[in-house]
Amino acid sequence: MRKNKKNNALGKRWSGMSLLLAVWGLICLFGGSLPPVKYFLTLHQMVETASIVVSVLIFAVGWHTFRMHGNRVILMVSCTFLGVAISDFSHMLSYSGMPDFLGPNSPEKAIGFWLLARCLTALGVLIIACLPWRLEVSGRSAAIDPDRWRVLLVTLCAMVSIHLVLLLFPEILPRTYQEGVGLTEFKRGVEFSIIAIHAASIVLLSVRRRRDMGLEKGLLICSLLVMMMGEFFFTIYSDVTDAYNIFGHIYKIIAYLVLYRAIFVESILAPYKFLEDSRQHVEVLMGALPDIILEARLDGLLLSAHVPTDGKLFGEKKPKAGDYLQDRLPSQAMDCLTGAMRAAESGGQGTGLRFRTGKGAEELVFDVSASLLAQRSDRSSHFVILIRDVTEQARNQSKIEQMAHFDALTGLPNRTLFNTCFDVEATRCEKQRQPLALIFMDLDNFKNVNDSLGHKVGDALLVELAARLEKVLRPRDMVSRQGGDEFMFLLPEADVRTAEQMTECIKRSVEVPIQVGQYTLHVSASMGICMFPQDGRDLETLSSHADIAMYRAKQERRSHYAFFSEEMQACAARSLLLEGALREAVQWGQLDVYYQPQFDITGRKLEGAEALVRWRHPELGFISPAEFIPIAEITGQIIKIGDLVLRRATQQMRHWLDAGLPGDMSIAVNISMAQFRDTALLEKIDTALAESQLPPWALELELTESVAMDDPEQVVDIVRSLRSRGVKLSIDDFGTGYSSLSYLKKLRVHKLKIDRSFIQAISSAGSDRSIVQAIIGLAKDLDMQTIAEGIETEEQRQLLEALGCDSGQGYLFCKPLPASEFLPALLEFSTSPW
Ligand SMILES: Nc1nc2c(ncn2[C@@H]2O[C@H](COP(=O)(O)O[C@H]3[C@@H](O)[C@H](n4cnc5c(=O)[nH]c(N)nc54)O[C@@H]3COP(=O)(O)O)[C@@H](O)[C@H]2O)c(=O)[nH]1
Repeated sequence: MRKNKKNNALGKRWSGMSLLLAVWGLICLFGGSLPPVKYFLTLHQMVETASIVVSVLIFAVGWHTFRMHGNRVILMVSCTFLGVAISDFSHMLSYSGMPDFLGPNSPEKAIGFWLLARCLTALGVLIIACLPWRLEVSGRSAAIDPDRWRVLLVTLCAMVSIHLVLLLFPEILPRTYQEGVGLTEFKRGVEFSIIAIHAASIVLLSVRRRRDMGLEKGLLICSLLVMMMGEFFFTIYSDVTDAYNIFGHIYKIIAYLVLYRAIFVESILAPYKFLEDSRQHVEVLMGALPDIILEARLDGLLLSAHVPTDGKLFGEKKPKAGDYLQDRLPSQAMDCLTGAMRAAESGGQGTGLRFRTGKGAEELVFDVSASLLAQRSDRSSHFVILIRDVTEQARNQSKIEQMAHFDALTGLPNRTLFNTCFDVEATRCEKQRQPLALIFMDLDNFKNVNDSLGHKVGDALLVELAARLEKVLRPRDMVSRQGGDEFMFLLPEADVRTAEQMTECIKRSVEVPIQVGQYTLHVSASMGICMFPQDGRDLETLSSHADIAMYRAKQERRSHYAFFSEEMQACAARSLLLEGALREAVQWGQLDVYYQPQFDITGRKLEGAEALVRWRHPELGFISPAEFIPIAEITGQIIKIGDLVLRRATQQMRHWLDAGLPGDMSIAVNISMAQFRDTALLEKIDTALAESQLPPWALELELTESVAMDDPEQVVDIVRSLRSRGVKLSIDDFGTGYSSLSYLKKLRVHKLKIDRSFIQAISSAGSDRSIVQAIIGLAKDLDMQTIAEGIETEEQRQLLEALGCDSGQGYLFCKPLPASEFLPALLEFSTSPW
């Protein structure tokens, strides 16, 4: 489209030029034969007046727009054309036939001013061709204003001076015209020089790039060509009133009009074009802007509005100028906009304001900023208000905050938020002299759920549990998931009694069976409680104390919670010490294995021995397995310890068999829960038996009742594998756990080992004796052997014999001994009186 327009303009320009050239040619050929022009003076004055008007226009436009463009070249050219206008005016007034102008008029006088005007024109155009001419709108200041007055003054002074010279000393100029003869060589020479200058200007213009000039270069060249044609007529006329002269004037006025169009119409249009371009630019920009932009007054009157098509704030009906914002916006939005406008009014900028509309998922969030556009004393100051839809951003922000402060799985507050709330509540409770309790809760055997039913079931259990725990809380309480199956409760204003009551509520809520898909899960938890400030002033201390108390609760298993005490901390510290020392003991071989013989219940026949690990620390002295085995179980070191005992015991047994101890004797080795879960257990047993070349029936594995009953299906499988190898199995500490009789039958173990606690009280005819009797009866029914551990007195032995117990072990017979003392002790024992 633009290209078409340009082509059209070019076409017109070249046809105009061709026409002028053709006419010029014709005039050159036949102008001499044309008669003198009638009313020449009138015609001349009209053409000159038009030419003067164009020159004045050129001056006026350039001079007045100087403040805008600040281009001194334009200013110089403009003032040059003022000189041209003045000179042409003087030329017009000096023409023969006109009233005398400052002295008698004559062709010589008129030609003098004429040549001055033409020279100035040539100079002006040369300046344009040589110097930069950029037409750009810029915010020039009034500081350059004096420049234009200075240039104007210089121009006027120069013109006055030249006029004085031409008027007072006309002889200074060589003759230009002789009546009846025509033009002198001087005059022709000057005209040809002017033509040469124009030609030079054309060459200069042709080599300049349009971009550097910022003007219609083609039009300028056309104007110069027409000027040259016109000047040519002024070299050939013989009479000042002939056709050449008048055509020369006509070509001159055409050339001036083209020049005016080329330079100054462009310079007038340029700012408008620029403005139009800017307007279109702004329009495109606004169209692409996702923000709402309003121009409004403080009283809410809307002056203009840009609302993007998908803008949700105003709904379907877009606001328009003349609307009042309060009629179109919810009150909170209007308050926000007014606030931004007020801030802008006092400080020039109102930013950082935000409002929300709608509820829940429909909620929209907008940021508002306002700038003062025009300050008025009344309420009619204008403001530009930018309203940005930040709903998505706000949602993301709140998601990030949610993620930073809440547990992703359960939605409960996380550790970070809990810590912050603790600080607030602890400070408040301390100020108000109120107590505060912290409960640390850990689910019992949660790992089993994950391992056996999968993490999805485990996750669903945690989610359900979290929902229940929240329901138990009082308004100010908080529960947070600390990770895994650990939860922490913050109970502000809770004393010991309230904390205990809350613990009971939590316990009850946890123990209600949870249905996850086809599974009904029975969950229990262990809790440790500590009080602020007596058990610690900071969260770190309190958490670690609650953790210690929780472990105690887990170990004791009697109740599901424990309050923190100093004694627990001492225990925990010792556990920590032992944990490190035990690691070194395993590494440096500080562990030893003792053996305690097992006899038939009469004590006459040696049936076997139990391998028991012993640890004598170089500094801490003898440490009981009752103390370090639980630590080894928690830390996983029990696997290495168990492997060591198994290897040593089987090799020792081989040694004793080789030394002549009874061939049906067996060695009993304790197997802990972690060992039982060790997938390499069977392989390790095979290796131990193979390395010691011990027959499988000479090895008996002792499982505690809790291990045996922990995961019935898995235990049955392993027990079956062991039985198929010929390895014996016994259930240790029998009577302390909760054995299912049908399951016991299914297990088909070799022996039940009656727990020491029942043997200790067997002498007094109480419930313990009945329990022992019941265990012996049960074993007989299930075709199992019984062995009593911890027999310390002859009375206990006799009672057990009377009840039908098969075997026994205890200090009455022999204490656990190092391997080196075992055989000598047996020899001594066989000679003892009982
Ligand atoms: N997994 C493993 N557990 C082991 C291993 N070695 C020991 N243990 C377990 O540590 C607990 C404490 O054991 P220990 O201090 O060795 O006590 C044993 C005997 O010394 C003790 N005993 C034996 N006769 C008597 C007695 O007449 N009176 C009395 N007060 N104590 C006596 O009983 C413990 C034997 O217990 P048990 O294994 O239940 O038969 C203990 O639970 C051990 O199991 C190991 O290598 N691995």
